[in-house]
Amino acid sequence: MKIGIVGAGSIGLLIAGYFHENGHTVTIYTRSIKQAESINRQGLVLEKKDQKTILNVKAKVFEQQVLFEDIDFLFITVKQYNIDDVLDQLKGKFNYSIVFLQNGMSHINKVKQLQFKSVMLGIVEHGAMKVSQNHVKHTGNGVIKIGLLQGDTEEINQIVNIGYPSFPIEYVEDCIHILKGKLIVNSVINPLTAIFQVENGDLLTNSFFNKTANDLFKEVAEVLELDKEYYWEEVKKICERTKHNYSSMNRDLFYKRRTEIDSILGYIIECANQQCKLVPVVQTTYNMVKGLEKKK
Ligand SMILES: NC(=O)C1=CN([C@@H]2O[C@H](COP(=O)(O)OP(=O)(O)OC[C@H]3O[C@@H](n4cnc5c(N)ncnc54)[C@H](OP(=O)(O)O)[C@@H]3O)[C@@H](O)[C@H]2O)C=CC1
Ligand SMILES: CC(C)(CO)C(=O)C(=O)O
Repeated sequence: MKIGIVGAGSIGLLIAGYFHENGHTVTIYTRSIKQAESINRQGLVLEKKDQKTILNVKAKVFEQQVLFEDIDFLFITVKQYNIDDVLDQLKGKFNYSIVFLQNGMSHINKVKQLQFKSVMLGIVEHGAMKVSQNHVKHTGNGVIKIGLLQGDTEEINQIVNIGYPSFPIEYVEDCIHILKGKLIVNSVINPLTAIFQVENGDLLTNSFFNKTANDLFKEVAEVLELDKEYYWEEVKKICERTKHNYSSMNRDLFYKRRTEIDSILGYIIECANQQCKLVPVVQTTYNMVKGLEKKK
């Protein structure tokens, strides 16, 4: 299949590498000319465990005209706060499908306006880290789960076939439910590990952090209307599985980068306001991350 990927960061480079390895024709669309040149000149380095493979993946700068190229699927792997810039370019009617792979949920209403063969939403359960412009490290194995938001149901089989046993793509019936499940995990683990500057596992072993995590969790679960018992176990399971990892928000604050807090807890606050629910712990946690983002 012919696959385009907008956003050559950790996830974009990771899926570009694996899809290319599986025989698909991949073009990765970068923001900068420098990055496209680096990938075209030196290849894409995909690092798994201790093995590095150099792949001949094509790269181009992302601009509106690339959307009219021969594509079967276009993946969008920019961060939530760059979604609007990309959506500005996606005006028109396209006879192929688009897949959004973001944490958070604030993109859902925005992508409903798009006119593609189908619009799909997914979550990534892998860990990936961009090492340099053309080098990505696969830091944690997982699955990509994708569901149909709107459009042609025939595209479901095609999307599953892009994956393969060592890099599976799973189809899910209810993409909103799966995004909510990921959102509750990111709502608790990411901001708290970022504020406390601790590893994910510390939310389990430090009883004060654990109590704070549970207070935050309860408010988020109430807003998302998710089963509290089941999802608290999920949060704990992920803290345990990734106990020695720093969350992405922890790293963003550590390196003084912008975080995705607006599309995570900001989105929860918006939903709570619509439902007339009070969420003081969510609001305080959100304020702390926003404040730390501003700290020089
Ligand atoms: N990394 C991970 O392990 C995981 C990430 N996720 C989620 O996946 C999403 C992507 O994350 P991640 O890959 O880590 O993020 P990165 O910041 O590594 O990558 C985002 C990329 O998008 C590019 N970009 C931004 N705006 C544009 C634009 N207008 N046109 C073209 N390219 C653009 C950036 O370019 P530039 O570098 O030039 O700024 C950057 O290369 C996030 O929602 C994240 O939460 C989910 C699970 C795991
Ligand atoms: C699951 C978790 C919390 C793992 O660190 C994550 O998705 C992130 O860091 O963004």
